[in-house]
Amino acid sequence: MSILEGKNIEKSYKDRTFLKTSHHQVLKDIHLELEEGEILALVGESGSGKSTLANILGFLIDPDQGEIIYKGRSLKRPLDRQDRLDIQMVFQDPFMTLHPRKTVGQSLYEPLRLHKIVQEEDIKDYLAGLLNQCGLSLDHLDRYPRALSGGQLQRLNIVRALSLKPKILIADEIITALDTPIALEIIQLLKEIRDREKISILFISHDLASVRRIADRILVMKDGEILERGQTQEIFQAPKNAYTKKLLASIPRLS
Ligand SMILES: Nc1ncnc2c1ncn2[C@@H]1O[C@H](COP(=O)(O)OP(=O)(O)OP(=O)(O)O)[C@@H](O)[C@H]1O
Repeated sequence: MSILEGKNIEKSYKDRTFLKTSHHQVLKDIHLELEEGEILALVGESGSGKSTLANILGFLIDPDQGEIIYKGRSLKRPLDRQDRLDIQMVFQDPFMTLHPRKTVGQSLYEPLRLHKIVQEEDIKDYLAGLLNQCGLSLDHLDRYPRALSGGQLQRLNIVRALSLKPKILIADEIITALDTPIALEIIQLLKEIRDREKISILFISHDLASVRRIADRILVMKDGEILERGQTQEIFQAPKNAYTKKLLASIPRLS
């Protein structure tokens, strides 16, 4: 059963130059379904529209047209509190969610208090459990983001998102800035989270080798369109689209 569905999604941006303003269509009639408990990868070269689509599905920006259906309900921004919590995003840049001048603990405690996810007296234990599951400890909470490595920051971002008990995690290029061994650890962590929490994950990456390790299904995007979709094995063993074949032929980063 699909938990999140995008129907007929279209998006254009205005390109302004000194002389004229034109429209650049970034997403063209996108249809997709994220199944309950699956890891769905969105792949394609830079500029194909992946982040725009991710931001629309994460309700950060509005599409020009189309519908997003979450658990059978068509949703529009601004979302209700619970829907907002249910769909969490993790970004390539950890500073999108971790404030550079606050300790990591402050950034993690605030939403838990605000949304009363757990009782005040239980927050520390609750976070300790999540940190432990993500290979971190309570000590990390006293530090400022600049004192942490890229891999630690991404783990903390994942902890922050998970602490809100989401049903869907949208991970936009979260391993792009990481060295290969760390990227592999993060991929492994996401798989464990999916298996344990049964949440659905939309994994956006231009790196097919990492996608092969993590995804159940793949959508291949180019120039704002989904050119091919299928089970991961199918896509890798018998790609149908010429563009997919070209992508597969490029050097896999995590091989
Ligand atoms: N806020 C914006 N205003 C104008 N154009 C934008 C905006 N955001 C994205 N674009 C343009 O939309 C197109 C798709 O960008 P998008 O970031 O969605 O692609 P992507 O596949 O995620 O690429 P990347 O992997 O490089 O982030 C690009 O041509 C980009 O320049």
